[in-house]
Amino acid sequence: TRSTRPQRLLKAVQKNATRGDPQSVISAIDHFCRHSEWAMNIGDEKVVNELNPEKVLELGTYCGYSTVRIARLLPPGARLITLEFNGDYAAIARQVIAWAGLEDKVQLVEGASEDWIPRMKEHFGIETFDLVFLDHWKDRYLPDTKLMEDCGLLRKGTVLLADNVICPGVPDYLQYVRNSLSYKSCYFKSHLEYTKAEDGLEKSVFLG
Ligand SMILES: O=C(NC/C=C/[C@H]1O[C@@H](n2cnc3c(NCCO)ncnc32)[C@H](O)[C@@H]1O)c1cc(-c2ccc(F)cc2)cc(O)c1O
Ligand SMILES: [Mg+2]
Repeated sequence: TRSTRPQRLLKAVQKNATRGDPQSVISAIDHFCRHSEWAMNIGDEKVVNELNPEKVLELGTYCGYSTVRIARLLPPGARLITLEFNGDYAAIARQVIAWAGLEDKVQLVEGASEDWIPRMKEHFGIETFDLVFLDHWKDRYLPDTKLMEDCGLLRKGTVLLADNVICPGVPDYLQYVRNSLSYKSCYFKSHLEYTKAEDGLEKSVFLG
């Protein structure tokens, strides 16, 4: 049977990127998405870099592109937990993360965000996160944010970074973080990955 897009993306990484070099993995995926097949990776334009997080949570790994983008910048000792409930995607992402040489900084958990958010404390010993990157099903941003609040995983200053707030769009989440007194929210205008369509990131700081 025909290979899947994630499998072809992984092949492009193994063919064109240097083992242990995260930037070459990112460039290989960007090249694949620009010149071979578009894929829903956050892309090389939507970037927010002034954060220096120690504990990062990513919702929706897909092929691990944003995982590599974030993890390559983490200082020693910092760690990123990424949740992916599709076993095929998780298998591809593990290999992309390994190719980048970032296994020591990244913990990929195969499972659904709503099942694992309540277990962060007892299973990973995580009290609160410094940064949460939301990039999974768009109708799950809001329920998972409320779940993280209820589980006490957000502290004063925790940053929520949400992809695709324009395209495909997450209207209920945007309305919540922009009107809630518990968040200070701002929009980073950009483009949908590898296209000219408008998209952007919403950065929301939890005020406690
Ligand atoms: O749909 C988009 N992303 C979804 C990502 C899903 C990934 O996350 C995984 N996932 C989903 N829910 C959960 C979950 N928990 C919730 C369910 O239990 N727990 C764990 N993992 C989860 C999936 O298995 C996938 O790996 C998107 C689209 C466009 C787009 C724009 C314009 C177009 F024309 C076309 C497409 C651009 C983008 O940047 C996009 O991110
Ligand atoms: Mg996205």
